[in-house]
Amino acid sequence: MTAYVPVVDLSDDQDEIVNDIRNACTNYGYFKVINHGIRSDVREGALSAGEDFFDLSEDEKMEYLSNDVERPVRYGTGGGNLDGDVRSCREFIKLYANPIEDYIEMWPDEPEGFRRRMRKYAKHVRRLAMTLAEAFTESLDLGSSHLTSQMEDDGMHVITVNGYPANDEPVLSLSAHSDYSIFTILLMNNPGLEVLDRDVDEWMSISECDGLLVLVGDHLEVLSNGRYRGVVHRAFYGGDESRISIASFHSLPLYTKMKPAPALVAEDNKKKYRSSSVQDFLEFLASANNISGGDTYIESLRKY
Ligand SMILES: O=C(O)CCC(=O)C(=O)O
Ligand SMILES: [Fe+2]
Repeated sequence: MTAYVPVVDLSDDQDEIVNDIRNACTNYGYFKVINHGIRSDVREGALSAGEDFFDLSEDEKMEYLSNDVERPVRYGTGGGNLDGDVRSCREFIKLYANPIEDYIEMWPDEPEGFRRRMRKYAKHVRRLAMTLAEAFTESLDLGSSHLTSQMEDDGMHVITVNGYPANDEPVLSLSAHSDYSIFTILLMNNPGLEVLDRDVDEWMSISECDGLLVLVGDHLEVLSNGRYRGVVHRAFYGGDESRISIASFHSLPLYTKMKPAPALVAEDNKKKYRSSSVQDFLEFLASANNISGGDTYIESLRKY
């Protein structure tokens, strides 16, 4: 089934934007954003930079290979449930992107222009993220600076570039998860994303891939004390050409704890999540809690 995709138009007036975001987050957990100000040449530059990176030789990519989830730049493969050669399924490069001067020298300097193209997109997408962060907190009646005041200097911005090869048959290339971020801004060159409709417990495919999709992450679920839920999604891809997606994860600074907003807890009479930082998430990811069958990160935050 094809998913309905709510649209938020950033050229609308602020009240309308905030209302649309509230509706989209309450009912769906994702939306498409239009009139976001990121030009198509910047978006296409980033997608082609990703494609060119994955075209490098295995040896060149292996230089960045690491299982250490705390590495600011790392390459890896897998993410699906395929038996055997998971490399045929998904590869990724993760890049820390804020403050960008702290990390840019660690980013791959090959292929030619990779840094330049990705940096340009990173700068634009971070600006968009700050605009969205204001609207998210306004939509929760927390004011416009509740998040941005904390994200301003060293808010985490992690970019994951995913590469999915052409495949005759659609395969589960990235298994079901919600993102740990406050929210994620997703850019892609081909369809292949699916979102879980919790009401009917069915996977719905996002058929459009032009523009930018915004996903509610676990830390927005925490901040909102459960009013907004992190959207469960996966990549299920088959097609004639390779698929590139670029996920931009936006969060508080590494060690800053995200907690349910006190005003919302007071309304609910109950705090539903414990506080946690991105660093706590990374430790969760690296720990045995994360073995299959165990709690997901957000489930672990509901227990305290
Ligand atoms: O490739 C996609 O469309 C989804 C990527 C994703 O969910 C992620 O990187 O967290
Ligand atoms: Fe994701």
